[in-house]
Amino acid sequence: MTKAALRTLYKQKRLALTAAKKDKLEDLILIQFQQLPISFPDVVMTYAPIQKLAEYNPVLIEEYCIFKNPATRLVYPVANFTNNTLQAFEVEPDTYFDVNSYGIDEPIDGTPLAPTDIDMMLVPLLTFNEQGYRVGYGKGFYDKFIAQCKQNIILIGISFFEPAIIDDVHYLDEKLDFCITPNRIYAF
Ligand SMILES: Nc1nc2c(c(=O)[nH]1)N(C=O)[C@@H](CNc1ccc(C(=O)N[C@@H](CCC(=O)O)C(=O)O)cc1)CN2
Ligand SMILES: Nc1ncnc2c1ncn2[C@@H]1O[C@H](COP(=O)(O)OP(=O)(O)OP(=O)(O)O)[C@@H](O)[C@H]1O
Repeated sequence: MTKAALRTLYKQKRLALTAAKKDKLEDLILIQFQQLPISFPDVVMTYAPIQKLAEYNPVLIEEYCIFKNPATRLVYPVANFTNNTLQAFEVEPDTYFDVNSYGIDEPIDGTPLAPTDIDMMLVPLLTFNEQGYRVGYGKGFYDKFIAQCKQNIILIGISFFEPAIIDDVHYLDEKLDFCITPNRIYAF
C-alpha cells in the first residue's frame, strides 16, 4: 500500500484498540524491548505520546533504560510546524512541559542538545516494513532530524502491529535499526 493509505489504515487500527487491549500490547512490547541485544547508552531521545492518536507511551521503556543505565539522559523533540523541523532538548526531573497545538507535551525549559549528541532514539511511527522503513505522519520531521544525527545512532521503532508493505519508500527515508512489536524484535 502507499504511505498515504497506510496512514489512514494504521490510525484507524490504533484508535480501534480498547484500553484493555492496548495495556496488554504495551506490556508485551516492554517484554520484547527488554530482550534487545544492546548495551544501554547515555543519551536517549524519547517522545511524549499524542493521546488523541493512541500512540504508544514509551514511559516504561524510559524507566527500563534508566534502570539498566543510571547515567541515562532523556531528550525530547520540540517541533517547529512552520518548517517541519525538530529540535532536541534534554530534560531534568523538574523540567516543565507544555502541550502544543497538536496535543504534544513538549519541554519548555530544557537544555538544547546537538542531534549528534544522541546515542539512541525511540522513533514514533504508524507502521513499518520488513526492511526497516517507517511511515510517520508524513511531514518528514524525523527523516530530516535523523539525517543530522551520528551514523551509529541506534534507531528503535515501536509498533502495536506487525509490518506492512510500503509501496513508495523514498530515497531520503531513514532506516530503523530495530522495531519492537508485541510479538518480536525486528532487527534491520
Ligand atoms: N509523540 C510524537 N511526537 C512527535 C511526533 C510524533 O509523531 N509523535 N512527530 C513526528 O513527526 C513530530 C510532530 N509531528 C506531527 C505531525 C502531525 C501531527 C498530527 O496531528 N497530524 C494529524 C493531522 C493534524 C492536522 O493536519 O491538522 C493526523 O495525522 O491525524 C502531529 C505531530 C514531533 N513530535
Ligand atoms: N532528509 C530530508 N531532507 C529534506 N526533506 C526530507 C528529508 N527526508 C524526508 N524529507 C521530505 O519530508 C516529506 C515527508 O516524508 P515522509 O513521507 O517520509 O514522512 P514520514 O516519515 O511519514 O513522517 P515523519 O518523519 O514526520 O514522521 C517528503 O516530502 C520528503 O521529501
